Amino acid sequence: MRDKIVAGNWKMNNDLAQAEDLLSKIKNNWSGGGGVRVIVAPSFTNLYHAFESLRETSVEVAAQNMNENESGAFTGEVSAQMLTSVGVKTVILGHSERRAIYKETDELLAKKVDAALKNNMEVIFCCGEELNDRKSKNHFNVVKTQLEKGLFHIPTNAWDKIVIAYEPVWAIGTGETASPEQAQEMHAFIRKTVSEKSGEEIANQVAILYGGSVKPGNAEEIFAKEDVDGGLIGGASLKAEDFLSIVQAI
Ligand SMILES: O=C[C@H](O)COP(=O)(O)O
Repeated sequence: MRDKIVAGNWKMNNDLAQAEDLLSKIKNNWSGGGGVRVIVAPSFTNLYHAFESLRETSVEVAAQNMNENESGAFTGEVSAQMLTSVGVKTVILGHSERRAIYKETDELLAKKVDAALKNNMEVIFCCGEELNDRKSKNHFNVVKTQLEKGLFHIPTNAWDKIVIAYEPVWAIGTGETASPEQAQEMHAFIRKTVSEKSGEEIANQVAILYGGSVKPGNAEEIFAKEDVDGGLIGGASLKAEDFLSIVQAI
């Protein structure tokens, strides 16, 4: 039985007061259960507060990024050890905004994955094609390469720390969602690719989340697909009501 996961990626939104408000609404309106893992990923400045605020709940806290080094002269960066020291056990790596805006390469992401695993952290590894890739029918190749270069070097026994998030770039923050069939098609492809690399048992266990304009109105039909194990939610995770409605949809 695979994990069902709904993770809210707040991106660069919410100052402390706004974060407090959102966290308390989530806390007061989600009692856990249903076999769903609920995760919030605030900005670095709100991580410690989020961990403390959610301590008595089943809601988990993730970081949106981290540096691949242990410590040192890397101005503005945050290490895995720093994250774990404030209670963070999960990190999102390879988000398309990190790849596109901050030029994070597959090779760099492989190092970040290693650093996270070394610190016993779980990784939500993002992959996904741009619109041109899909139009030129190159989307499967793009996703396969991202996985091969960024993730597939890990040892077999590390797979229980991996969640994959498929996020077609053309569907992020655009209001345009991949159809449930498009999501299922790619998720099945990802699972097959993992199976070829690391075996069927691992492929059947790894949770694959969909991200890209998931809203309360479309979550249920996307989550109903066989290989979709939940969602990585951006915009809709900033309103507790919408986020929890998406959680309910699973
Ligand atoms: O990490 C989340 C994704 O980028 C999806 O964002 P979105 O739900 O605002 O499209």
